[in-house]
Amino acid sequence: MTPVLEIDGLDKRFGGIVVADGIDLTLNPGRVVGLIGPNGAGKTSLFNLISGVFPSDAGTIRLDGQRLDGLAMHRRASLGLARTWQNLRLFPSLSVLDNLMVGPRRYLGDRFLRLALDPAGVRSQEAGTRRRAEEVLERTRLSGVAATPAADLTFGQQKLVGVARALMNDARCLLLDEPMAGVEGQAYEIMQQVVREVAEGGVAVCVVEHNVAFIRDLCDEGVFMFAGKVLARGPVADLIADPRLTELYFGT
Ligand SMILES: Nc1ncnc2c1ncn2[C@@H]1O[C@H](COP(=O)(O)OP(=O)(O)OP(=O)(O)O)[C@@H](O)[C@H]1O
Repeated sequence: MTPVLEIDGLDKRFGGIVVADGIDLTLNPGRVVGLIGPNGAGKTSLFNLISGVFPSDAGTIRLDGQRLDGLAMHRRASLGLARTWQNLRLFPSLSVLDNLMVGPRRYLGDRFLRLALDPAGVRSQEAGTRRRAEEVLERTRLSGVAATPAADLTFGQQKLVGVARALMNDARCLLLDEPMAGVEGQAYEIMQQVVREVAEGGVAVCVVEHNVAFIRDLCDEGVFMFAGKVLARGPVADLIADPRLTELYFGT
């Protein structure tokens, strides 16, 4: 299987703190990989390195064979990389639909210029974005709250909006940062179904999550990180059962 995402020898340090130490990792289409490890292991930092929040010191990141490292965040996104954030970054007073339509898109000035030069083109593009948003809301079971301000949703629904925003990008690789933290009840089930369906569509998915039950139920494989290193990769049940890893996780 040709990997969607290929990371080789990724290093990053902040002063004396090593957040990535020779990380090699591949993510394959249609597979959900759970990234686990104790607080401070470097899981979110790895997502930040992949998505371009900060640059790596060494190593390469490829998406469908194309180098991502060195590119700005929006370029990585346009090549097919999508992610969610631990703090949701929603616009609380905007409707759910508008939250999806306000993407990491063009600058306002650019829009005005294009509106002046090609008004029909801009309108047709916006109609396309709306259709896409409506389709994504259906996939994430949020159509019923499309007109509701994001602030009025339950926390679980807000988390789903975070995922829906990421899905607006026609991603080849989706990184989910703690999608289940604080999520209960129906939203929990829906989140699981949505992530599974995204993977079934051929996307390579990677999930950082402390909820081990969610990782076990959802993921095809687990990757255990500690101190910026990938220590193990394999079936989640095996990682959870490994006393060496359990000790590192719980520090017991
Ligand atoms: N921008 C930064 N500047 C300095 N140190 C940073 C920065 N980003 C992360 N770190 C440090 O890198 C280490 C790894 O943090 P990271 O958030 O990646 O861990 P994590 O495995 O995601 O933890 P958690 O499960 O608690 O979210 C921590 O010691 C953190 O303080």
